[in-house]
Amino acid sequence: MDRNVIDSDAIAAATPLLRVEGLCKSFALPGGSIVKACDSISLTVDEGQSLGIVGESGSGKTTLMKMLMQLIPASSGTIYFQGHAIDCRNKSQQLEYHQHIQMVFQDSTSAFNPRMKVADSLCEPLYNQGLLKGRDSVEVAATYLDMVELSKDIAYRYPHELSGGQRQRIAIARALVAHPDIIIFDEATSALDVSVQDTIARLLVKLQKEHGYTYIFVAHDIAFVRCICHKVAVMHKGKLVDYLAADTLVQSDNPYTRRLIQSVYEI
Ligand SMILES: Nc1ncnc2c1ncn2[C@@H]1O[C@H](COP(=O)(O)OP(=O)(O)OP(=O)(O)O)[C@@H](O)[C@H]1O
Repeated sequence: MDRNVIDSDAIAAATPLLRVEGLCKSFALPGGSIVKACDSISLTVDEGQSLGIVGESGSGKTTLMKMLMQLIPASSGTIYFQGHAIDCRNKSQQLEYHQHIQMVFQDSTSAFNPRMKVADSLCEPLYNQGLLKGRDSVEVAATYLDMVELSKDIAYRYPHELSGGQRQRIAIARALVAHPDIIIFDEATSALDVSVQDTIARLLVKLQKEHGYTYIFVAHDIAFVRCICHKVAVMHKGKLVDYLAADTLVQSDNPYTRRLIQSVYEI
């Protein structure tokens, strides 16, 4: 994918939507040892922009995302959303925060009820909040299917009647239905073949330009992240070892970042 699909002028203009300050997570292992999965992570995610988080397996990416989604509590440190610290003990604040953030996972197959048609799966978040009646679901589904560039006929299909790329688009559409400010993609396209990955990446960039969504991409693939993101955070053994604008990534002099880059690019 061509890097110039990203509007680099937007980089300077954004204000932080999400800020993470000194976030740590330790796990106690049987036998009494401790693993520091995340160690003093500080970063910001600007509104309408994309942050890529890369690192090899076990570097702490998933743990960081789970803390951002408030699925697990941090051992220490603070997450600020729109400048306000999120208190993990405050349930109403948590509920409010969850309305702003959605996640799309790698394996969308398990994310859908196999007995539910696409229209109902798409509208599930709205049913759950009492915001939609049954007969409106096809109309709402058609709107979001159109956003992810799928035919409205797909609303009547079941998940097993879709290709992997179509299912990932439905997963994206379902995240959009909830009107989030931030969408986290956890290796959301890595199981797809390169051309489908590229098409979905372009779609996400287009949606971001049109609707101002803020994205966080968690990925092993530094080349993908460099193409689609404005900023890149590189994690290694629980630490943030590099944090820079995507278009300066190849100039990084951090030895670990260079190793990741050299595994992809010949430079
Ligand atoms: N619940 C847990 N209990 C104990 N250790 C854990 C737990 N969750 C994660 N870890 C450890 O924390 C470290 C970071 O794991 P994490 O899953 O965040 O890495 P990752 O970068 O997402 O890896 P991958 O790319 O393979 O998903 C690893 O050493 C892992 O074994």
